[in-house]
Amino acid sequence: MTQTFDFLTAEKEINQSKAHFHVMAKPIGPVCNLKCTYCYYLEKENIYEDKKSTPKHFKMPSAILERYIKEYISSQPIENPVVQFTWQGGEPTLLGIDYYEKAIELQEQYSDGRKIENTIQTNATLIDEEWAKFLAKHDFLVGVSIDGPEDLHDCYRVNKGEKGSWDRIMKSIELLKKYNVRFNTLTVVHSKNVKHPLRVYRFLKHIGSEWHQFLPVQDRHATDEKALLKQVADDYAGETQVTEESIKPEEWGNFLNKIFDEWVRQDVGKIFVQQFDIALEGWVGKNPSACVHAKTCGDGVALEHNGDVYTCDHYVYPQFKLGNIRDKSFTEMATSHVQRQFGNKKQDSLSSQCRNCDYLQVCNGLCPKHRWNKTKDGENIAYLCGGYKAFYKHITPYMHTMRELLKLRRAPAEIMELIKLREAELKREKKKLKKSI
Ligand SMILES: C[S@@+](CC[C@H](N)C(=O)[O-])C[C@H]1O[C@@H](n2cnc3c(N)ncnc32)[C@H](O)[C@@H]1O
Ligand code: SF4
Ligand code: SF4
Ligand code: SF4
Repeated sequence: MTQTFDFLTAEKEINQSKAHFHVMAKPIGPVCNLKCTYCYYLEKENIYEDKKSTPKHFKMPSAILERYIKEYISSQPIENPVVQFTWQGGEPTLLGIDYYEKAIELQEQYSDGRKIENTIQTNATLIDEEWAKFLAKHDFLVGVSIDGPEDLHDCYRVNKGEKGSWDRIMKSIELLKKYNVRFNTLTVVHSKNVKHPLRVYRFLKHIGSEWHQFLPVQDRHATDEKALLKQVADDYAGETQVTEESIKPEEWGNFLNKIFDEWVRQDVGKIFVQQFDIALEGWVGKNPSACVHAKTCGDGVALEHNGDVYTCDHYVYPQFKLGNIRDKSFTEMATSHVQRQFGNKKQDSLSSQCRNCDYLQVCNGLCPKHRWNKTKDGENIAYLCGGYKAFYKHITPYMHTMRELLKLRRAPAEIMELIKLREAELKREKKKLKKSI
């Protein structure tokens, strides 16, 4: 019997060997025009000691750029209709518009009929009319880093002369709006703005951000002056101290709760707060889509300027390097045993406190990098655990209601009306009670 080649099965197998993973590219490495006091990435220059004194040497060469674009597109499964490129750093806009024009040409050349989308994460200090027109023309989604009103932003987001960056960013936001560029905001929650949740939230709404992402500072620095990288990963055995900009767990819980209370009464369906969206995903039984709350890690690698690939943007350490795209394919690195082990470690190393926690399905034990606190049994647990627990406890009744609405195929935004009715009813009952006394 002659055997015919089964193209359909073969294609399926080829696709199955392609992993769903994402790349965060650093086309200018850790180089930046700002010097935010809390920045976890600036010191990565120390890994590339030979280039440190010459920032332009951190520019991703065109051969690496081309290899990245070509291979990343071809590594994505066919059933992914859109291939998503994320440009980050350091400060990716330092490379200028021409660099990204070239990247777009290459994306078109290798797209193979796929839709390409670009996201750029920026401190927004260099956006001018030309940039805004370019970003609009190519429909970039722009992530703007802004920590709130001027005083709460400029305390840490400063340039090399210690001058605040807020004024310049506000001009950029106006330009993005003028040219209808899609943007969202990334707000670092640090020891100063954490005390002003509503000022921060209302400010973000006021500047027109409809998609808010809050990033809590929770960092430990090695006390050893000679450490190559001061901000340490969980495998560091030396002495450390929590940084001055880091927040306390109870402050994080309070920050989220205060914003949630306003959001759930006024803004559901209008403003997307990543923390709240993800919590709802967990409550309806989905695997949360943000890695910190997902069951496992390992789906997003970081690509440095010279082609080095690391397990994750938060694990850019020499011991977590998977290889270089000049020698290995992305698929090979992303599906390697080392990367799978890294990804599974998140679940495998959960403390028994997490395993028995009522919120495990929503929280999943948080990022392994931040599990440096000890439970009473001596197991490692996330530094911000207490804050998240307070938050999950606070939002439980609301999440249950939104889950029920979704089950009934109704919009979660209807919760706002339900709360209004309930609060009016409570007010009436209180009045009645007062009269009867
Ligand atoms: C390293 S920056 C690179 C992109 C660009 N330079 C910017 O600031 O948007 C990426 C994001 O990480 C945030 N970030 C920096 N240091 C942080 C820290 N220690 N904890 C939490 N987020 C931090 C930044 O504010 C920014 O939103
Ligand atoms: S702008 Fe971004 S990369 Fe630059 S110092 Fe600030 S957080 Fe770090
Ligand atoms: S290590 Fe942390 S940041 Fe990286 S994928 Fe895991 S949870 Fe996300
Ligand atoms: S809330 Fe705390 S105990 Fe519960 S899963 Fe998250 S980190 Fe673990």
